[in-house]
Amino acid sequence: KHDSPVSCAKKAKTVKAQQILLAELEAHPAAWPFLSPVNQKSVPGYRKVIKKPMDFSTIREKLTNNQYLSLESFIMDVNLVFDNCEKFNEDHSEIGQAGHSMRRYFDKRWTELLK
Ligand SMILES: Cn1cc(C(=O)NCCN)ccc1=O
Repeated sequence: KHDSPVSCAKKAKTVKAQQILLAELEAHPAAWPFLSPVNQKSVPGYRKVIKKPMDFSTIREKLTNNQYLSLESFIMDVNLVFDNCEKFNEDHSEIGQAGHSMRRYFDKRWTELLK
């Protein structure tokens, strides 16, 4: 079934916004803990504690494969990265601080772009 031109253009806008947002997250200086999946063999406890691992490279793959049917599902995966980080890391640890910094940045940018 074909979208109307309006909804088609609207969808292109959100896809573009998701691509911009993800590129900015990947380029952020504090992104290093989140760029690839946590190595569950070398991080004790991670597999048991974190039920739904997520990272920026996995989000990139899903975006490339058109797996995000809505803006909300994209935002949910980004927030999952930060929620996993808060669960597993102390707030004032290096990785915990990186997670807080990245979440603040994401919240600011997606509201600027899409609200
Ligand atoms: C997000 N996160 C990352 C790591 C990690 O070690 N990343 C590799 C950095 N080179 C460990 C725990 C965790 O929650």
